[in-house]
Amino acid sequence: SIQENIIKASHLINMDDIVREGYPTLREVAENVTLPLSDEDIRLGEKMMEFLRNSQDPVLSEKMGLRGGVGLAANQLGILKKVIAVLVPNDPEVDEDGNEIAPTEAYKMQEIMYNARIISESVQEAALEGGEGCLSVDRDVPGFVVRHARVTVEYVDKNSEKKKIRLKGFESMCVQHEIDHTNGIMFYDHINPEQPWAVKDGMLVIQ
Ligand SMILES: Cc1nc(NNC(=O)[C@H](CC2CCCC2)CN(O)CO)c(F)c(N2CCN3CCOC[C@@H]3C2)n1
Ligand code: NI
Repeated sequence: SIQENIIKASHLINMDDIVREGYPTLREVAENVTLPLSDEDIRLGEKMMEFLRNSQDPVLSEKMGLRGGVGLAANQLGILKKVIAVLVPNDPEVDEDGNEIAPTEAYKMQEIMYNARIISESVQEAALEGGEGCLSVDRDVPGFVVRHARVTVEYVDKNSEKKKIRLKGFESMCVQHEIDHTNGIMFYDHINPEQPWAVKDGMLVIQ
């Protein structure tokens, strides 16, 4: 099966494993994974997180021909399981002479989320300033991807522990993009077709 191949110790997820627009699983709703998590599902999450790390490494991403990613959903691997990985780096700090210094914490968010679902959401909306892209979409689709500014997400972590977190800002956008994938929703479904860059009343624009 696809998952058996992907979780092989020697396999590194690369762009050939990521399905593109038109592939059925991008428009299907994934199943919750069974609890307690199976070894296979834990390994799947770890492989997805490894892909994100590699995609953010200047040397490895170039070597492996990876597009940069801060999130990934199992639907994008052709696997209809509610498994997502999110890896949001901290911005490097800059010293008084303007030299970059590595942040104390490398990542602002690093989480493999099983069966993630939004249990509450702000009325206020938000969008990333430059719009969004998707590793499964080989074209630019310009426009504000209008999402909830803040969400409360319930999920199970890799230790099979139930978690509930509140998210805002960039992480909120990222997790919503991934949860959308597990429900067959693509980022451009949230772009206003008539006025893609319209700023709706009260909408936050996130840098
Ligand atoms: C914003 C951004 N989107 C990138 N790509 N798109 C993705 O991640 C898609 C998911 C994101 C699209 C918008 C919200 C979630 C993947 N999606 O399809 C999964 O469903 C980036 F790669 C990226 N960064 C900033 C941080 N940088 C650190 C160093 O390495 C390069 C990396 C580039 N920021
Ligand atoms: Ni995507």
